[in-house]
Amino acid sequence: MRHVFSVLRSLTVTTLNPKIISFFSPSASRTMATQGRTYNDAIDALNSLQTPFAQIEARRKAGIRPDATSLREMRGYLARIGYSSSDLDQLNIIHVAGTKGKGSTCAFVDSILRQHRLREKIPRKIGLFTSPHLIAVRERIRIDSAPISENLFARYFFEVWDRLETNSATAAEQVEPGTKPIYARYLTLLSYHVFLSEGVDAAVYETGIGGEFDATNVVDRPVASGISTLGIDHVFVLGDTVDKIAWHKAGIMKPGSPAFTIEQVPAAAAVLRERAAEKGVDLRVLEVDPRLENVRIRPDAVFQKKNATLAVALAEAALSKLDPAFSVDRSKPLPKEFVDGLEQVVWRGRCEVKQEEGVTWHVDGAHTVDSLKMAARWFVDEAAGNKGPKVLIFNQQGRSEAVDFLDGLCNTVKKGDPAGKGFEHVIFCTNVTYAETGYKRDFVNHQHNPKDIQNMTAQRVFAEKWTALDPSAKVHVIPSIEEAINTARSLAEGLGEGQKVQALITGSLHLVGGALGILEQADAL
Ligand SMILES: Nc1ncnc2c1ncn2[C@@H]1O[C@H](COP(=O)(O)OP(=O)(O)OP(=O)(O)O)[C@@H](O)[C@H]1O
Ligand SMILES: [Mg+2]
Ligand SMILES: [Mg+2]
Repeated sequence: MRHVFSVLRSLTVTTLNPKIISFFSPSASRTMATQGRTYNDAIDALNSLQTPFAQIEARRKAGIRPDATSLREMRGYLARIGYSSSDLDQLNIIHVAGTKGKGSTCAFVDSILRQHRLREKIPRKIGLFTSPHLIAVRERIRIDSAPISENLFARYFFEVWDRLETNSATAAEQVEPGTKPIYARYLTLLSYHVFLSEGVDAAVYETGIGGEFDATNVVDRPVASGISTLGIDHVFVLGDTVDKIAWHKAGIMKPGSPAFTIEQVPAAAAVLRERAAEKGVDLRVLEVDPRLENVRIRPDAVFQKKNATLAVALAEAALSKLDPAFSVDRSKPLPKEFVDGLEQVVWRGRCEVKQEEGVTWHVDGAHTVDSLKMAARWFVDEAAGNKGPKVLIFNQQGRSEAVDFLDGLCNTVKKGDPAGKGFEHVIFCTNVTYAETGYKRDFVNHQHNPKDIQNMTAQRVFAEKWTALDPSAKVHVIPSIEEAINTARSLAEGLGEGQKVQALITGSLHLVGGALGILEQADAL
């Protein structure tokens, strides 16, 4: 491939700072700090539960996919820390699966419930469990919309840790004594412990991957289930067609609980219908809610109105159960707390615009083919009328199919420009946060091949692809998020009066979280 790069006139490659190489060494970063009990110790201990890259590869090669074992294991761990599935009923869980829009839908539901609570004191406490995190791990577990504090996180984290180590196994358990669940499952387990200990009485849960075998699927009696937009993602785990993927997501529907979805592609819709019929679940397929017409949903895009539609239905189902004074009347406008909840929601890193001298940053964590097209369209609309050069900062790590994300991104931006001009500069960086110090602790990731990051392998493939898609673009390959941002900033030098760089940062939430931390010079939390 080297010869290809030697002919790429406009390609710039910056080399990786040798100082950060130690961050990629498993032995350096996988130190367990269970003696200490601080938040940082908790994050180190949590990071030790990540499945290492080599193991993921081995499983992939052997074709091992998640199955019902993962749920038996979760129930075992739940028992080990002192709870049964029926204890989770106290949480009145609103469960959301989907390929895209899960987090946004959950944030809408949380925000509506929060407004209702402010007025009516019901629910008493609201839990929100989402993934992945943007800035810090503790963001995944929120109470009354705020990430739990570092102290609370550390305290509950080690309570779970100790219970797993010391509590004796019961005969019914499917887990080996002394073992611990992997990263995402541990966080799910922790969320149950936090919410039950803190007296949460309504909890919104986003699934991690899929639904049927997801760690969050130990709930038997959710208040309601919602399935957001289905598409293609996590192909290895869930299957390579939308009907196979829909089968997994449909696994969160439970007999006795209402289920909702929005309009889906036909193959997905058919599977959802079949699975609902099998389970005897009343699945309602929602058109965009006409009551949203005068509600300022941001961004003002169909996909977001679908998320909001789903959220309204889920919040209505939850409040109908929790608040005896609440009733739904679809012939009337939405109640004020619903409108306020939808309009005031904060869901960072999604369609966010930040201004600084010389650069307008457009930040969106899209990371599938479809959602990247949405993000590109949103960027085009936002940047319309601004004369400055368009710049893309993109990262994806560890997914070979990510190279196919680029076509839609490139073409959507070109098509959206009256002169057919695409991005002038395209910067591909790794997911390493800082040039000098490497990863922020909350972003340490053992699941990628360290060599690929060191050699910027994926970034070089992206660069090659982009040069083929748009030979006029200047393509840069850069080792860290920080340096990518500085490169975009440097492009503002010497711009004409009134011009600003129009930058789009997208491709992964990891990139977006790191970028927001850098742009705000502190934890954006
Ligand atoms: N309904 C949707 N259809 C398509 N794209 C969407 C939809 N909702 C959100 N997006 C896009 O996907 C990005 C991620 O949104 P969100 O966090 O809600 O999704 P998610 O399902 O939680 O994703 P993840 O797989 O990262 O957990 C958004 O920034 C937006 O660009
Ligand atoms: Mg996902
Ligand atoms: Mg999410």
